[in-house]
Amino acid sequence: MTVSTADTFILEFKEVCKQYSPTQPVFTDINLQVKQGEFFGLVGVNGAGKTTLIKSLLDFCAINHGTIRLFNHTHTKPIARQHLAFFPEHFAPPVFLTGQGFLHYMARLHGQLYDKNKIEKLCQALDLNSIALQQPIKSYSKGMAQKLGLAACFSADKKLLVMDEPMSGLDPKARAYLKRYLLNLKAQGTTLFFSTHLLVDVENLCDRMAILHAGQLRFIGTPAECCARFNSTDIEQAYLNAIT
Ligand SMILES: Nc1ncnc2c1ncn2[C@@H]1O[C@H](COP(=O)(O)OP(=O)(O)OP(=O)(O)O)[C@@H](O)[C@H]1O
Repeated sequence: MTVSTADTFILEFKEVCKQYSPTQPVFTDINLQVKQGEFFGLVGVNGAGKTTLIKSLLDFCAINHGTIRLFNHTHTKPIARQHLAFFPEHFAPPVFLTGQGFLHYMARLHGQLYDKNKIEKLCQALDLNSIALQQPIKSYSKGMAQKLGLAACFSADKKLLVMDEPMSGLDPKARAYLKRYLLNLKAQGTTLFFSTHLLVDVENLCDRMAILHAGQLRFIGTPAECCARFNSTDIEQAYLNAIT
């Protein structure tokens, strides 16, 4: 898919640099745009800076240079985050709550009412037994907690989803269900910006992808363009070619 200048960008990084230490930048000169309705996957080796890029976007950490805009607002303004839901890499819900208690709490944070029918449908879509919602989160497996967090994220009904490794800890059935659910959201016009280590998911889900490597965006384009550029019909081999 080509992105024309006439497209509406709802997420834009311009010349963004971030460093935690004065001598070692995590990344420099990041230029990236995501348009409305696009599914965009961010990949890179461990420590490449994917989470830092997402944290920068959400103003969880200050950037050292450049600008970031969300829905045409400077990313540091709360209004910029009005239409997005975020799913973090290390999702750790409060263990003293039940699943339902947590979802009630999240609904309140979003200024919404708890919608039992919507949550039932989400549980089915994510392969989470809704009976588990009555149980304390401390009794949940890693995958169950992940599904609960995904349910909370989706139940907010936001236009933009920002997700840091959403497939992490999911069994193959749940991963397939999640992908199916995401593709349904795509059909409804939702935009997705997510990081992942699963290149096959990028191929299955994404209009475009970026490879973050050694502090730079080494590639931005469609998965097919990535394969063509890096001389392989296999996305994994193309990725390996891109980072060597
Ligand atoms: N709060 C922090 N203070 C200092 N350095 C940090 C901090 N957070 C991350 N880093 C460093 O920034 C770099 C990028 O880390 P980041 O977590 O963004 O990578 P990642 O691509 O998300 O990795 P992974 O795939 O393992 O989740 C790493 O070298 C990491 O050690």
